[in-house]
Amino acid sequence: MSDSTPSTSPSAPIVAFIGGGNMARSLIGGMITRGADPTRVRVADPVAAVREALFADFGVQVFASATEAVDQASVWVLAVKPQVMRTVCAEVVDIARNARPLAVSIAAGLSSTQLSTWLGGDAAVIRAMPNTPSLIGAGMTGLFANAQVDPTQRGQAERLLDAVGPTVWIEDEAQMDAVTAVSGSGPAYVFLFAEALQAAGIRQGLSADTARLLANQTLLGASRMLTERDEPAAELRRNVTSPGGTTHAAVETFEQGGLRELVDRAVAAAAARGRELSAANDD
Ligand SMILES: NC(=O)C1=CN([C@@H]2O[C@H](COP(=O)(O)OP(=O)(O)OC[C@H]3O[C@@H](n4cnc5c(N)ncnc54)[C@H](O)[C@@H]3O)[C@@H](O)[C@H]2O)C=CC1
Ligand SMILES: O=C(O)[C@@H]1CCC=N1
Repeated sequence: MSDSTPSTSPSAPIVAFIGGGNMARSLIGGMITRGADPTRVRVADPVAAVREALFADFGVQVFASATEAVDQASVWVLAVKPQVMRTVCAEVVDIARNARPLAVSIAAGLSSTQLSTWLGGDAAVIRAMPNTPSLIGAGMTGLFANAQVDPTQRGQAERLLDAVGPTVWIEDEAQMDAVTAVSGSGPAYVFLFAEALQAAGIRQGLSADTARLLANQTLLGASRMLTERDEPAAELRRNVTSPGGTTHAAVETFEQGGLRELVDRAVAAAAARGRELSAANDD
């Protein structure tokens, strides 16, 4: 490049989503909100209503088949259920062999070796485990790259997911099941707790609207304190808990009821399910 040539940042890659369901919608929504060009985002989904809604909400290019969507795209986001991933890869494997895209799989469980094999062997695969708060730019994503991924592709995946929240690289692929169990599935645990807290408030005589407001705003405030202040969760909890006070009575009830062990078992069950989803797809 001569000195007089203006320097330009590389244009964003064309990204094709295969599967336009809940998680893809969260990622696409986050990307578009943060300024991604919708004409460079292509989505395949067999369900017409899904396609129509994505086009109406975000203006992205929509297609009924994966083979159409991946045309020209150098980054493919595999966003279908683990149970159908192998079939979906078979639809595009011939194109993958020629186009050599970066495949970013968000599927729980499935290993980079399985995905690389299904895409013709030796494919560049990144496993990403995002979560649904990506929709509002508050996502959290764990990333693992196989040996075929080059530094440019690493950067592409990081920028794609960084648009919707922080990312963390995981070096040991086996840990992706733990990432899935903590942050991938994690929002559901918080929503379950919100449901329980709202219901408990109603049982204490509050209206449904008031219980919802109190519970939800409390979760927001507590989450912000966790993420914005450099204090351990246990310290923040102790600050609320006056000796012999109301919080103490509730926290004791949680402790005696085995909340910590229950959370431990729930997270272990999610991680084990990830391993099962992978094993179910071994030859
Ligand atoms: N929902 C979540 O919170 C998270 C989900 N994931 C992963 O994301 C993936 C998708 O999950 P969800 O979005 O929740 O499921 P979903 O069921 O909402 O979306 C899957 C979409 O794939 C479409 N589909 C099925 N066959 C297809 C084909 N041949 N070509 C193109 N599209 C096809 C379906 O019509 C559906 O819209 C899963 O592998 C899951 O493990 C990962 C992180 C979080
Ligand atoms: O429930 C699931 O299998 C997916 C993966 C993480 C969140 N949802």
